[in-house]
This record gives sequence, C-alpha cells and structure tokens, in this order.
Amino acid sequence: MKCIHVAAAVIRSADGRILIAKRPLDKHQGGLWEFPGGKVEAGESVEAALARELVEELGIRVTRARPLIQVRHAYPDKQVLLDVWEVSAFEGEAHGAEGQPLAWVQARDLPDYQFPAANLPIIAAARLPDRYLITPEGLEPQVLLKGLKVALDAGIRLVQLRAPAMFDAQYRDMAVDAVGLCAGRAQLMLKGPREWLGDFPSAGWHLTARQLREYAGNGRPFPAQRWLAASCHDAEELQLATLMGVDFVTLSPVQPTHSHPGTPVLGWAKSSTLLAGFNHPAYLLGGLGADDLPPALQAGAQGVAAIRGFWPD
Ligand SMILES: Nc1nc2c([nH]c(=O)n2[C@H]2C[C@H](O)[C@@H](COP(=O)(O)OP(=O)(O)OP(=O)(O)O)O2)c(=O)[nH]1
Ligand SMILES: [Mg+2]
Repeated sequence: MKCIHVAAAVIRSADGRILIAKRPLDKHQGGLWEFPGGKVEAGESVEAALARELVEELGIRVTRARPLIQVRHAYPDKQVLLDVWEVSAFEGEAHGAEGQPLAWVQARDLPDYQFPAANLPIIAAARLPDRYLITPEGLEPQVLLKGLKVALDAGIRLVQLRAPAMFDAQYRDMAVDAVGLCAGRAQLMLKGPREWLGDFPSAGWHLTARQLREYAGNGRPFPAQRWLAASCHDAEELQLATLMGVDFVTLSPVQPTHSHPGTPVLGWAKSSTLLAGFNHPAYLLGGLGADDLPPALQAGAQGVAAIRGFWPD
C-alpha cells in the first residue's frame, strides 16, 4: 500500500490551548477531530506543506514551528506518515476556511475528543513537555524534596521519582510529599513495583526495562487514563513498549553518564535512527541537558530527560 505523507500541526495559542478541527464527513476518517494539515505535495518540504495547508484550511500564517512527532499508521484502506509540527506563533485569526468546525481546547482535555486511531501518540506528545526531570539518587528525602521544589519553580512539568536504593516505606513516604509538591503543577511518575502505585492515583508509572520485558506480553498493565512510561535502550525494547501500549519512553544512554559509567552509548546518529522507527513520544537520556534540546528535537525526540542536567545546584 502506498504511504501518504501528511503534514499536521499542533497549534498553541498564547494561553496554551490547542486548535483542533472536525474532518468533513465525506473524507477519510470523516467526522472525527484532527490536527489541521494535509498531504505533502511532490517536491514540497514538510514545513512548506504545513504553511500552505494552514493558509488554505485556517487562513493563518505560521511564524514559529518545530518538529513534534512522526507517526506511521496503517488504516485498513490507507497508510499514512503523519509529520506533526508544533506551531507556537502565527499571524491572523484562525477560522474554518473550508467550513469545518474548530475548537480551542486545553491539552489535558484532548483525550475527551474522538480522533483517528493514528492520533493517540500525537495527543500524548501534545500533552507532554520537552523536559523530563529524573531525581538524583542517594539524597536525604528532605534534600530531594527541596531540590524538587526548586526545579518545579524553574518550570519542570514532568518528574520521575527515582530512588532505586530506598526501601518500600521510605520511598512511599517520599512519594506522598512529592505528590503534594507536584499537584496542579507537574506530572509525577513513580518508579518501583506495581504494588506501590495503588495509593497514588494521580501518579504515573515508569517501568524499568526489566519490568517492560516481564509485562509486555500481556498488554498494558495500567489504566489508560494514567501515564505509563518505560526505559528503553534498543530497538527490541522500543518494540516491546509499543506492544505494551506505553504513553512515552526514555531512550538511553545517548552520551556517557555519571549514573551508569562504562555503559556503551548510543550516540546521536543511532538514537535518531531508532526514533525514526518508533511512533510514540521519546525522551533522549544520558549525559544530556537543556543545551541538548535542539539536537534532541532534530533527532525526532519529544525532548530531553536528565538527572544532573535538570537538577538545581
Ligand atoms: N490533517 C490530518 N490528517 C490526519 C490526522 N490523523 C489522521 O489519521 N489523518 C489522516 C487522514 C487522511 O487520510 C490524511 C490527511 O489527509 P487530508 O484529507 O487532510 O489531506 P488534505 O488536507 O491534503 O485534503 P485533500 O484536499 O487532499 O482532500 O491523514 C490529523 O490529525 N490531521
Ligand atoms: Mg486536511
């Protein structure tokens, strides 16, 4: 089946809402909501196609855009490559130039709208930030929580509470405080055995690669409404993550790290190749920091995950 290359836009208003449009009933996937966009024409760049489609469909001129995610999907009747860009600035007032209904919605409300099946990872990408903080190990709980507060004040919106050496009760006490600190400000991901999750309904679960391998055969081990992530290191683990239906992954190590000295690294080129075959948001991890965001986005990542790179001094 021929693959159709589509440029689509997650358009954000100044107040953070996202523009969605309803597909006409007579079109492929008609009647469902979509991110505005359309087919890339022969000889046209994705950026040019995006700009053209948004003029045609919405009457706006894009002034700032960056790659967000690429999703390949096979419908029974059609195969698509959705090349999704985030548009954070534009000129003009968006209107349904082809008569299609529009809605500006909060990112967290996107799951309430019906989209084509290919859009699930795009919705996750639109809801996730570009930085993922992983807490350093070996800190006293009070020191860790103080650092977390500073990081949240500095704009961190996604946090993994990582404390591999802690006992159950110690970790759970700290999780109670971390949930409190993150409430209404950031999504907290907990890392540990399944039994630890029950008492923390607002927290997501970040699986180790070992847990991923253990659970993957049985589908998603966690409710759809709660964030599920996994640590991946190679093509096989990325495939297991897809099989399990995770919302996002980390891919590591891109560069040498303090936490895993001596581990062979992927480097940028290999990371980029691995992500090209993966359809979900992925944070690149390992020896990276805020300066590495532009190359990470170029490599097809959602952003960067870091311990030291995002931990306040
Ligand atoms: N624009 C857009 N297309 C999507 C999304 N999700 C999804 O599966 N698709 C599919 C549906 C279509 O098969 C294809 C996009 O085609 P389209 O009908 O928008 O293309 P177009 O704007 O160039 O329209 P046309 O003039 O060729 O009819 O991608 C999405 O979020 N946005
Ligand atoms: Mg279109």
